[in-house]
Amino acid sequence: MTAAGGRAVVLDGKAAAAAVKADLAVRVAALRERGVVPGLGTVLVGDDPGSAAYVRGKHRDCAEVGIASIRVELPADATQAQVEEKVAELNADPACTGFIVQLPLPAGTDTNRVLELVDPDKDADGLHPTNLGRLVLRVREEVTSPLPCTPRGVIDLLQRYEVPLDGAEVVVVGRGTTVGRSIGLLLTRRDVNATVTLCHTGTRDLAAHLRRADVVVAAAGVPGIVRAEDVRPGAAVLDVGVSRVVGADGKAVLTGDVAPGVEDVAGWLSPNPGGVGPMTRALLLANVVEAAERAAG
Ligand SMILES: Nc1nc(=O)c2c([nH]1)NC[C@@H]1CN(c3ccc(C(=O)N[C@@H](CCC(=O)O)C(=O)O)cc3)C=[N+]21
Repeated sequence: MTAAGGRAVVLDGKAAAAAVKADLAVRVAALRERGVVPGLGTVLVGDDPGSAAYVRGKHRDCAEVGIASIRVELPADATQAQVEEKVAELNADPACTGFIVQLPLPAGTDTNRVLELVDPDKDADGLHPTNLGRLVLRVREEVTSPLPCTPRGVIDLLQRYEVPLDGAEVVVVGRGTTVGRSIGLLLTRRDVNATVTLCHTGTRDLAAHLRRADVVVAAAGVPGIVRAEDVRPGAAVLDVGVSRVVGADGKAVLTGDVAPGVEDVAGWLSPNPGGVGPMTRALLLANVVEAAERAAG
């Protein structure tokens, strides 16, 4: 599928996430037949309204596909030891087949120490050092460990819309933990076979890289960093960045990394919101279901 009339095909993350969830619902039903109920745990520390809303959304997603949810909450002044104890409890809880520690943790918490305590086999985010290491080590084999949700969502979306990836030049903008630093590990697997360039604040000529790209993954968190004049006509552009900016009316609005006008040049474009965000949420559920499938044998 390519764009008609110079406007990009919309990579509809909401529709794709619904399809992912429909598939998971079938697999959850099959597990339940065998007496296995997948369960997602969430650890929420503090009372940030944004984080609380995200966590509520994850529990709603779980209910949609038949996954049980286990909600753990701690006050903002919880100690490092209390947070670590909750992680240990979920590691030991057989009803929990996967869990996340909602980020960011309150200032003063050693986030990396907490995340490293998560049982890698229950790592629903797919960002545990052991799982990132497993990805590095398995270029050929099917990877059977949890995968990072947002990179997986990006690739799933591209494949669903049949955007060619074999041999494609993919330019990733941003070297953050959740996307930039890990997505290349998935894109360069032999079954995907893309060539990946990772651009960041030290990149000398970002525009020159973007102009050569067949696929742009914009994950810098810099509003408008990908401009229409830098996108090769027909390229696929995925807008992964999320920034809070003050709109014309003085209210905070969420905005992506892709500038207006890219939709007239690109062949495919993921909107933001409604693109990669819903896929991240759906693939979190996939990690939980797959962990339950592996545990059930
Ligand atoms: N341990 C951990 N894992 C995470 O995956 C994690 C986290 N902590 N902390 C916060 C960020 C943020 N994040 C989002 C995922 C989906 C949307 C999403 O679906 N957004 C909608 C719009 C907003 C909405 O409708 O809620 C969209 O793009 O269409 C947003 C944000 C996951 N995070």
